[in-house]
Amino acid sequence: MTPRLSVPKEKLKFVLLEGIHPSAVEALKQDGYSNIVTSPKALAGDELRETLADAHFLGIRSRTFLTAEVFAAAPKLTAVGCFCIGTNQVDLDAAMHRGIPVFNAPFSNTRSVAELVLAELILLMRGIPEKNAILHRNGWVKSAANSYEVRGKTLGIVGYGHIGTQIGVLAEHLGMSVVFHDIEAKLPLGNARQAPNLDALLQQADVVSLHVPETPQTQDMIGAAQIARMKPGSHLINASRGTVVDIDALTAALESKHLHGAAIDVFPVEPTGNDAVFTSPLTRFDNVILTPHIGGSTAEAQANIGKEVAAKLIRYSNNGSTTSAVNFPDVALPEHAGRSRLLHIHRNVPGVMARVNERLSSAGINIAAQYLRTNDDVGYVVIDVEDATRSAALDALCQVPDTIRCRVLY
Ligand SMILES: NC(=O)c1ccc[n+]([C@@H]2O[C@H](COP(=O)([O-])OP(=O)(O)OC[C@H]3O[C@@H](n4cnc5c(N)ncnc54)[C@H](O)[C@@H]3O)[C@@H](O)[C@H]2O)c1
Ligand SMILES: O=C(O)[C@H](O)COP(=O)(O)O
Repeated sequence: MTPRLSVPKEKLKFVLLEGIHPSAVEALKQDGYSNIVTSPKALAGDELRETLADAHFLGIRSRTFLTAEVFAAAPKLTAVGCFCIGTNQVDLDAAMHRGIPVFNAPFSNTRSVAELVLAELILLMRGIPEKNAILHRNGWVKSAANSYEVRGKTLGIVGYGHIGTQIGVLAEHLGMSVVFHDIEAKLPLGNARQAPNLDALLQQADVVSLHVPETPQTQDMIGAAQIARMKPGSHLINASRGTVVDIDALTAALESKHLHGAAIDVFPVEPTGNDAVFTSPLTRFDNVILTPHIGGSTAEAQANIGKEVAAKLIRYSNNGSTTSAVNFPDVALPEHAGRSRLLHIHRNVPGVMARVNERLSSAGINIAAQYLRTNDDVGYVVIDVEDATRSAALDALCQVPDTIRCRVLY
């Protein structure tokens, strides 16, 4: 049976996991949403399925994995907000086929990551992580060996997007020379140069910093062969995704001293909460800065992300707009004051729109406005009708073959 999801605002249940900033709850409450459940942790397995059994909206960060099975157990789920940049933790295709748009915050924490990386590259080039560790063990090694200024050195940026470009600009202000590698042709900012390929970048950089998304192509992108091409004594920074670096290859390169140091913020497997245990072969190296995936975890970034993604969920819930959804036809809608708005998500097969209009017409319903966007698989049509015909219109729409979801906005 076609899910018919029409629920008054105060009954819509929002679940916000992974310690999403209170600014999200504030925004939701201000808009009249009161059924909000929060948790500081990521959830998985039965716990996640039980929590989602009656949830309409879900907010997550990078550690809650939403698979096709999870969506199958969440019949009322209407939209997902990733309160972060990465959406690799969500099966976007499965969400789309269930009529669930997924939103994220594509910019809000990028400056925070850029600042952390800048700090790390200076600390690594000066050998500070080892020196710090020695003093914490009551030792004292005052030496200029393996300690360098960053001025005049080369920074290699892999993935020249929102974060990579900011780091490039900041590093040039420190007097560094910037080279980048990206699968797209990119406008170089400042004096940065696009390397002809990844190998060319690895061979010339004193510090390599990774800023690519998690995709099948970036899986183990930096393995033994790539590390071998890096300059002896160079450094690696990864604040992108844990799957991008082969940790065993990095461990071997640190053991052989081919690399002088590394700063790693993300790991192939990360603990689900602050009470869990972290293990990694990298913990034994003094010359490795390890941070618990906090590249984007600043007060400023989290507060902004909370507001930004909550606003996207509120807009979709109140008005039906899917603007900036990462997996869905993009429909930007005007207000619908004085009318009722129906949302109809369907499989994008021939004849659906004809049947939608036929059914409404034979039920005697006048269409005041209609907006349609499709992608290869899914169509999203929004129809405004007079308030008096709302219920009949919903009945007619929900019976159209190939409907995935239909609902009326309150
Ligand atoms: N550590 C953290 O807390 C933290 C915070 C924010 C983002 N991130 C991670 O950083 C990643 C990058 O963020 P962003 O905002 O710069 O994203 P972005 O989309 O703006 O930039 C990513 C760049 O990588 C390029 N790219 C994609 N595949 C590539 C490949 N195979 N080889 C080379 N280049 C490739 C893209 O063309 C793009 O220019 C995010 O996807 C996220 O996973 C981590
Ligand atoms: O994708 C992101 O924005 C970062 O990896 C941050 O993830 P987090 O919200 O889990 O810290």
